[in-house]
Amino acid sequence: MEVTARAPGKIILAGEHAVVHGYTAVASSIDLYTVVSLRLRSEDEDTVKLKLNDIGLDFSWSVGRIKEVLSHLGSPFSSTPTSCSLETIKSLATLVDEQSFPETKIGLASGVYAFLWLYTSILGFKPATVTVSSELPVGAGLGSSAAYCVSLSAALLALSDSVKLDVSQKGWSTFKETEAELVNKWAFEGEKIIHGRPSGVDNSVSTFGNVIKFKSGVMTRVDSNMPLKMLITNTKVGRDTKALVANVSARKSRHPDAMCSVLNAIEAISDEWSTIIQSHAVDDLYLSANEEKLGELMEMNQGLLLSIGVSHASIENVLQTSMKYKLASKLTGAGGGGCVLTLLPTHISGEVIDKLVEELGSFGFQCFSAGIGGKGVQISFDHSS
Ligand SMILES: Nc1ncnc2c1ncn2[C@@H]1O[C@H](COP(=O)(O)OP(=O)(O)OP(=O)(O)O)[C@@H](O)[C@H]1O
Ligand SMILES: C[C@@](O)(CCO)CC(=O)[O-]
Ligand SMILES: [Mg+2]
Repeated sequence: MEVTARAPGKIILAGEHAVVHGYTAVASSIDLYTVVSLRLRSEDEDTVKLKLNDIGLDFSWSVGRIKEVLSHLGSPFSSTPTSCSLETIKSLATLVDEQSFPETKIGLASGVYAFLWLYTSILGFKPATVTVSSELPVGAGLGSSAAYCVSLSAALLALSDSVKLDVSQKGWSTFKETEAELVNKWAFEGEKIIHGRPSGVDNSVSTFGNVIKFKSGVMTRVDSNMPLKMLITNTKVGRDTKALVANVSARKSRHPDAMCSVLNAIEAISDEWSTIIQSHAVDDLYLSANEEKLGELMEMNQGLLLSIGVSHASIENVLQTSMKYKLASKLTGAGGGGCVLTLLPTHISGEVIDKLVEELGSFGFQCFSAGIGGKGVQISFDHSS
């Protein structure tokens, strides 16, 4: 039996970083997915194989070796989501080091630790082959780590005893609410290994889809009534969410009062975002006025993100370029490079978008659009294998 799970990436419309410190963020899923396929092998095959297609790395461990390395910690197998201790991470690092992890890709190792933790905790020591591939750029602000953890958790839980699914269903199906919550909680444990201190917004929007508001670990669904179109520009400048989040925390401990004011201002922006997108446009004039307001909110949010130290020259370049076309932009996700959102008002001409894309392309940036909103994590069973 083989199961495939897919989980969407996301854009943060307002409130990244502030959300780590208990302030509100608004995020939406996008229609770009990370796909995990999981096939259990027969017991005599005795290996766990992990193929990470996007980063070009393959791993293969014997089940015996995994047991040996983890045995002094007791069985990690757990039917309830549990955090990975520092001591366990050290043992997982031994398993990864034994596979001669390339030095140039060492920043990606935490994703493999997260896999090993979720795998051994949810499925125990069953031999299997797991393949991961994604439509999302890895490490660029579109929630690749969350989509990775959500799709992994979903595939593993689908073949575990913790959830009972109707395996006879054909095509993609969604989880029931309580099962989706379990997927989300396990994915959060994976995100902790990759991010250090995730707020939980990314794994929640990837699990549940659509537009959400998130504050202090609590998700509220937002009923968006506005047609939203964003141009996404990948500056291709590499960054690491864990380091950026840690830098903001350090700045907050150096300037607690100033940072508190900035984070409060970001929260006000998130709240206004959610009010505006929930309102019903009575006519075109009303829609344009709301689009203008959202553009201004994006500019203010970006200014505040600059003030907390997470912008980058490449991001500022995208902002200035889009401003020439009177379009508002902000970074999305952790910043420091990665992706920038530009709001495309309903009545913008295709010619203007083409010119902007061409100009951004001349700097080596890559532009694309993605559908905003849509379903969260889904699974599909293949009965032929
Ligand atoms: N498709 C994938 N294959 C393997 N590892 C992945 C994949 N997607 C994400 N990862 C893991 O997630 C890490 C990137 O996570 P990071 O949080 O830094 O970026 P992001 O999630 O894309 O951006 P943001 O958190 O700002 O939305 C990688 O270093 C890797 O460990
Ligand atoms: C930077 C951050 O706020 C969003 C990353 O997409 C981190 C988090 O919320 O976990
Ligand atoms: Mg991430």
